[in-house]
Amino acid sequence: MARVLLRNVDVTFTSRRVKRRTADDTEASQERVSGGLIERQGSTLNVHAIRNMSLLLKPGDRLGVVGRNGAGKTTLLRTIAGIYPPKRGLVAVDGHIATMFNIGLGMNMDATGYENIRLAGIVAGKSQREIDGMQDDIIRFTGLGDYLDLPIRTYSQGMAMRLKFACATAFDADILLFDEWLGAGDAAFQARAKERLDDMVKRSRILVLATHNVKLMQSVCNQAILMQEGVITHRGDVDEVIERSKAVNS
Ligand SMILES: Nc1ncnc2c1ncn2[C@@H]1O[C@H](COP(=O)(O)OP(=O)(O)OP(=O)(O)O)[C@@H](O)[C@H]1O
Repeated sequence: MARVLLRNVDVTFTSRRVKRRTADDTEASQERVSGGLIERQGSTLNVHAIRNMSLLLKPGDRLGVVGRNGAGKTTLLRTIAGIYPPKRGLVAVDGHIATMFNIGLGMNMDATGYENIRLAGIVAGKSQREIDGMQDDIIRFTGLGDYLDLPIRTYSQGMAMRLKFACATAFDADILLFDEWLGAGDAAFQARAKERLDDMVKRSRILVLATHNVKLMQSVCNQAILMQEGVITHRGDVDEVIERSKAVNS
């Protein structure tokens, strides 16, 4: 059974050897409107990106993650994916995860498009046979043709996005983690991508989608959380959470 469980999770980023600032500077930085909670300890800066977070997701949950810049949305998704280890607390995930994060992540920029398709299949735990079975579908969906013979560092952002999206949605997964995935790509691709995503969401068990695109969230998610400085301040239905976030931001 698919499940995502976070219990009292803290994720902190530490930067050392930062320059001391004047008292005036410190006051100014407290007026910032975005970013996680920041704490200065001598020459060390700690950003508390996720703080004491508890969250349980069960099959059927399609969670939208709402919050202003730096609220901790990306950090949350990457923590669920196992990319960031928690400083404290428990992260337990049952089920196979598919991610759609920023373009470079999980792709080898020096390898060709074809090689990256195979790599994506291996990372998804698929057998050679399963990868062979999916390859034509992925190739067709990307529309990249002969470009698939070139290293992906030569692709435009939109081209890399097509490949990444096609791979991320090719293999069924129990848990989908999507972070601002529809930003790149032309209008025609976005329409096809939306169709493919809907299809995949129907087959998966849990979805977590972080996006500033309200329409997308309303059409895909059945609930949402509002994050502020690394904390979930509200969980409810999508429209309600979006309204709350507007009130907080105004
Ligand atoms: N690798 C990192 N090193 C140091 N600090 C980081 C790192 N990643 C994120 N942070 C900090 O953690 C906080 C949360 O960042 P995160 O990217 O999770 O926010 P977000 O809600 O996804 O923002 P946005 O809407 O702008 O994408 C921010 O204050 C950010 O500066």
